[in-house]
Amino acid sequence: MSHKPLYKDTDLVLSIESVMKSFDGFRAINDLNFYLGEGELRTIIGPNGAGKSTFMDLITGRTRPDEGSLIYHQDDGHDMDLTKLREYEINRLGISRKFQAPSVYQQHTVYDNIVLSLNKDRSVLKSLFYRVSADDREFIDEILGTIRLKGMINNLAGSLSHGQKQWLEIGMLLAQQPRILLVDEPAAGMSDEETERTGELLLSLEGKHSIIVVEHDMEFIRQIARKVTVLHQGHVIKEGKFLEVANDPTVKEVYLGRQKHE
Ligand SMILES: Nc1ncnc2c1ncn2[C@@H]1O[C@H](COP(=O)(O)OP(=O)(O)OP(=O)(O)O)[C@@H](O)[C@H]1O
Repeated sequence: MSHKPLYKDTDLVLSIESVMKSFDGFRAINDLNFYLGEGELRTIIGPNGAGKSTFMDLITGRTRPDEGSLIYHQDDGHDMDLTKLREYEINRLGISRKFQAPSVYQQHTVYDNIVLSLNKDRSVLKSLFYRVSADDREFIDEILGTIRLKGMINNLAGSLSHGQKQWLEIGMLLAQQPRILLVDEPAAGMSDEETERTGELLLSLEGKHSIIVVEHDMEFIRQIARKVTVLHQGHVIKEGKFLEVANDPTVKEVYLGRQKHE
């Protein structure tokens, strides 16, 4: 981390400006500008190929931009240029991502899955012998309450339903105390009831973490929507409240209209 951090007084956690990214000459991200506020719950929508995954990849350092800046405003007031950092360094700064498919330790209990994810500086193997402190226990209990799996702490993760595995994985990310949480299509493959509970879970995190949710399910978006960002051809074409966005003619044309035809 060779560059000198700048001090900035801002309520933002992320400022993304003029970002470009091409793959073999194809412009996946085109002059992207995006700002995320502290504690904000933001939903991102857009048709297939709009650049949503690439956008998340750029934030986590999985993909590097060709041009533009991605600045993370740390809570101590210092700014970090994410384009200069590796994936694990970005993760250590407090930016965590949950991919679409659940990834839990199937052979371990719900409780142990959370313990194994605690933000301690040690390998997974070592943490199997980790002695859980009273503070840890309180924190784990709080997480289990948030993800509503308190009654299942001794169940093996492998035996959980798809929805429960997704919630457990969110709990595992919460155990790392992220400042920014990126969530890829959390409602995919869920029943209506599970989808609604997932929405409630994400809403309960608002204010405690800054959250970006990428989702296709419009009913789910409607449930959790605060500010909605619409991506199209790698560019933000609209931002606003759910109804503003859903009633916007351009959005209808590029997104909702297209979905209807499909
Ligand atoms: N590694 C890559 N190599 C080549 N092209 C890529 C690569 N990653 C993404 N693309 C292209 O960039 C465009 C944006 O893809 P991206 O996956 O970010 O869109 P998306 O909005 O997440 O789509 P979906 O909703 O279908 O998941 C697509 O046309 C895709 O084919």
